[in-house]
Amino acid sequence: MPSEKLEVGNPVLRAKNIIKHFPVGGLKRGRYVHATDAVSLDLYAGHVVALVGESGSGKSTIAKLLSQLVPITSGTIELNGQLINKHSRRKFKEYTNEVQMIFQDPFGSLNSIHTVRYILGRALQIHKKSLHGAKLQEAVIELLQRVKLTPAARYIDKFPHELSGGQRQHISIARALAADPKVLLADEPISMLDVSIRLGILNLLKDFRDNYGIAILYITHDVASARYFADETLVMYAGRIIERGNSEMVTQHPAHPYTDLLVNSAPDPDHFNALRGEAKGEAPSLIDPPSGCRFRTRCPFATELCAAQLPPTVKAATGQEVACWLYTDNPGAMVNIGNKGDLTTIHDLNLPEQVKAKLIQNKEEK
Ligand SMILES: Nc1ncnc2c1ncn2[C@@H]1O[C@H](COP(=O)(O)OP(=O)(O)OP(=O)(O)O)[C@@H](O)[C@H]1O
Repeated sequence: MPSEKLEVGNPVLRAKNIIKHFPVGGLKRGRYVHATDAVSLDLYAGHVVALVGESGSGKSTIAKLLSQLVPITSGTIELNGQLINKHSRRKFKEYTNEVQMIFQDPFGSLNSIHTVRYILGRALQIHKKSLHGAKLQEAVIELLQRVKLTPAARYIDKFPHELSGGQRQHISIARALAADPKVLLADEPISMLDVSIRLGILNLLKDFRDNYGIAILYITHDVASARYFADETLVMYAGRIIERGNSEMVTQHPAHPYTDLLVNSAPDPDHFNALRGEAKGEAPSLIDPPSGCRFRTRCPFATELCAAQLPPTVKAATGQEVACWLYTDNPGAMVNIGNKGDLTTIHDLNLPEQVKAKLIQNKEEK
């Protein structure tokens, strides 16, 4: 669900119901990892969408599908309104000109035997074949200036191992910009960097959003950075989007019980059980995912309905779209919770405030 700001204009990149099932142990076995199921998202010029969730929830798979590094099982991807699922090598190249990826590991993603001059010069030539000689050198210097590695002369003849992690990530970003893309897919671009330089990378990306109108997908474990950087935040759990909306609302007034746990366990989303004792167990197997809501095996408020049926996506009072039975008026979603005790106990529950308010209202009406 795009926030109000995002509804302006058409999306540059649109994914509709994309599914990726990876075969396990060979196609003949007929078993699959359900890495992403029915994920839809829109990326708009000059906006950042964050995709947050625990490890293994399917975030990187989304980036790989959108960059066409892996083929989708089903669903559609549109770039500038054009379907791009089946295409030729030439079309693929056109696509990569417009949709570039930035990877997590600036150490592994740059070839260590080449200098910055070669790495950026090569990237420029791939996308703009006519650039040679002095013009190419000028373009390399301009790229270094765009990513704030100045004076350019200090960096241009360095090898990757002579640069810090942060400087290497600046070079990776410059290489992505060489194509003059409309979309950047940034998969955990700061998680391997020293905390002191993370903000610098996010501010650099913000600059591209604001001054060049680039649409950015920002994949992260870190809810706080999503709040800082992204206009819209999507929360992924076990291959599905379970909440989406304005970043401020999602991170400050989470609607889905899973988002609530994720936000309250920051900065270590993979260990939220320790902090929020009621959500037990591990993330479910994606080979044989739970029926209905995939979070219901850990959700302290799951009812039979959550196991029987996939929850519909509905709008919470704070504006987010949330896939949770608690937000519907289906009586089956409320029965167990309603029996959990009096109003004081409801206040103590580890539930989003708006769900508590609804429970209290239900109790008072009885
Ligand atoms: N090529 C593959 N073959 C089989 N399973 C895969 C493949 N790639 C990813 N998976 C599985 O798909 C699921 C989603 O993985 P993915 O890497 O997208 O999650 P993630 O949220 O990005 O995790 P992380 O934050 O750790 O990178 C995981 O269960 C993973 O093991």
